[in-house]
Amino acid sequence: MKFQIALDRLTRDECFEILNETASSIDWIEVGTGVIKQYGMTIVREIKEAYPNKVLVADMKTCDAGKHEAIQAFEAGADITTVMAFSANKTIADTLEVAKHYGKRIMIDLLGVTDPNRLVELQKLDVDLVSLHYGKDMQQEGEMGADLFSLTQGLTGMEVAIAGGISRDSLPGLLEKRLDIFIIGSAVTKADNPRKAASEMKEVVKQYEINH
Ligand SMILES: O=C(CO)[C@H](O)[C@H](O)COP(=O)(O)O
Repeated sequence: MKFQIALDRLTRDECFEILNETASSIDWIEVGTGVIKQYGMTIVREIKEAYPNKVLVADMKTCDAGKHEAIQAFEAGADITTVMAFSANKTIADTLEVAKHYGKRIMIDLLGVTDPNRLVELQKLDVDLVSLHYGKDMQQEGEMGADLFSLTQGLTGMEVAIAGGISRDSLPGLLEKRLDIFIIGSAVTKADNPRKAASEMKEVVKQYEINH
């Protein structure tokens, strides 16, 4: 199980401060969409240069012009770039082709997807990494529901990530869902002590893996 930190709604300096404090606890680094919109591909490049051994996810949330945006992300040093599941199949196929060329990966963001048939279609396109996503704005209306998990239940051959307001309290329940990647943002980045918050959450994952 991987712990992916999501850097959202942060300045460039704050991104580096958080990474400096949490690097030993995290597996994957996500440069959030808003951070990329603020600083462009430069910040993706800078973070990869500073943390070459971490898997770097550029949360591009691509939904069109897939080839162009995937090249942008990989040329900047991303190991994985995100593409929205509602994109045209051609967009998804193009990004997968670019990823193959670079020896990198595409994470398909399932935000807004409610039909399990879309997962079957994605599988036919050779998608092997998806993220269940309960959006930031949706979080204001309550926590993620069990229906989110039914989307990927029983699917094989795909790694599944989960994102959306995961907290120290909700993490243990999510571990039971046998997911592969836990994307955690504000519970760490907005914590009084991000180092402590990240290391506590990493420990919860570690203990779960030891005991199961
Ligand atoms: O993709 C995102 C927002 O669109 C975030 O990366 C994701 O929601 C994780 O952040 P948080 O734990 O704060 O919800």
